[in-house]
Amino acid sequence: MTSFRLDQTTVHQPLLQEAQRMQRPENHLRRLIETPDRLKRYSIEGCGMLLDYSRQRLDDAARRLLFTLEDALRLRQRFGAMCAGEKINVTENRAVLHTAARAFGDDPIRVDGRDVMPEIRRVRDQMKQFSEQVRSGAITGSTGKPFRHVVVIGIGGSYLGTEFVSTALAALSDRRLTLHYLANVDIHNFGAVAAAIDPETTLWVVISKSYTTAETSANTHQAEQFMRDKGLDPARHTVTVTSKGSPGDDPARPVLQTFHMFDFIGGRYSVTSAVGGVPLSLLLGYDRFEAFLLGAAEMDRHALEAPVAKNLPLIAALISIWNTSLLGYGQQAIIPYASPLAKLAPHVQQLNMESNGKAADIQGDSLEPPAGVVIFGEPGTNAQHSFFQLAHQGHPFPIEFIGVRTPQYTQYTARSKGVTNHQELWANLVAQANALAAGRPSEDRTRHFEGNRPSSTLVLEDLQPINVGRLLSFYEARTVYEGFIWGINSFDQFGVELGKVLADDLRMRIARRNSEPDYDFGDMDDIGRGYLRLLFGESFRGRVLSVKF
Ligand SMILES: O=P(O)(O)OC[C@H]1O[C@](O)(CO)[C@@H](O)[C@@H]1O
Repeated sequence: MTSFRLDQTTVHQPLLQEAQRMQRPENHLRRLIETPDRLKRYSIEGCGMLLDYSRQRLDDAARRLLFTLEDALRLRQRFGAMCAGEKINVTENRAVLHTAARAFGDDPIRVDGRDVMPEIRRVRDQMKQFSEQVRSGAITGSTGKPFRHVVVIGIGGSYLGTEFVSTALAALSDRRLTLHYLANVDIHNFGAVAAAIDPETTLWVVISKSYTTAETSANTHQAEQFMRDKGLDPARHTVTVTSKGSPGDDPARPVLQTFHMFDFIGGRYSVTSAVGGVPLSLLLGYDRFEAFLLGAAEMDRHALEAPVAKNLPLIAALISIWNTSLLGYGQQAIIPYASPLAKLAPHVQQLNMESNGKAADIQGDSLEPPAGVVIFGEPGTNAQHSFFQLAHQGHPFPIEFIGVRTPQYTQYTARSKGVTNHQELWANLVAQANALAAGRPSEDRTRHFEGNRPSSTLVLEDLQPINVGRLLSFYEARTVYEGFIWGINSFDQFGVELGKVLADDLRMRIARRNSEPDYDFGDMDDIGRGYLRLLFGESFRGRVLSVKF
């Protein structure tokens, strides 16, 4: 019987038994990594990347059973349906077509019978033309000066993916334009940006699918006031990236240009759409953005076509489910031994946790335990000097290491202790995964290393756009496959609504106090009242505080 969720397949109970079997001492990773050809048999190359999962708590029997989930849950078939435009986001009645944003073939991709590719190609052409005109100085600000700064105003998926990619590819920028991010509504964020830019040569890119997000609206108003105070015309310094017909696509609110994003691409999957395309083509030139798209497209094809035993994102998803739902780890870390990938974990936090942090399956039935896993991460070797004490001796969590074989900045090469900095980095990358797996027993409990702590290592050749595109699509596909296995809808996000509704009520009360100084929040709940009184300089008990906040 085919099913749509892990715990309803006939494989689930046998997998739980395999997980129990892997707890036995003879199956400690220290033993597993000593089996013949372990690295060769538990690693796979594809799409210009190497996935080494030799330090995962799997032996041949457990792996064989885990891989049967692909067929039992029709995983690649469902991935193909997604790429073909099937409306798999059932709660919002939408297709999920982030893969179409980087499709370059002539094949139509239809939603409700209409081919979406012409519109996608039109936006790509618009980005190419606009970025060339800005970078060449053909388009200038309202005082005739060419743009030198770009400020992205956006939050969540409207900037996190772009920040990951712009940080990864920063070395390729010709420094013609400097990219800044204004995401948080915190005025400190705006103040830092205002101090870093020259208003006359600054282009503001307002990115919001809905154009109703409170933080982005507040920051946009702040920026427009800032420009007017400088005698600049906001219409000559602003572009918008938004859904067709949203408030940001209103001819009555003139801007330099508007770039459309589509309802079938969710924010956390949108970096290959105009959300990433506008800032990245301005920063790097359109050709490099296109190379990034081609890398993502190649990994999309691999994720769909490669058989499970050779499918990097599908194997990574199966391992993630094995670690989370069968071995019971509640967290995962992404540790890239490459500083340019410093913003990968923050992007994957939204991508994966906003997609899969769900307690209901795709049919609306309860999922117990809920799906999803806590994801965090920092670059190595920094993480070794931050939280690796816990990684080695505290509560265990699986790690996904990332290595880059050929670094940027090779012009700076010195040797210390006989090795270059990059070789030193690699020595630590390899050592950490080995230490976590093998451990080192000791009679002295303070110096005892239990080991048996699983990790995978993903190796990229370099940080050229094509490989960053492949990496982006790898994590998107891994997230999608995990959601398919849990049987959830990875493409809605109702969990973010309640906080926004409560904030709406508080915002209304603060606005009332701003216009009615005598309003004392007396009609509020005790805790809310205490905080709003504190905000206005009163103690919890209504006395005016000596220290003003
Ligand atoms: O692009 P918008 O509509 O401003 O939304 C920004 C972000 O807010 C969310 O809707 C909720 O966090 C994200 O999914 C989205 O990326």
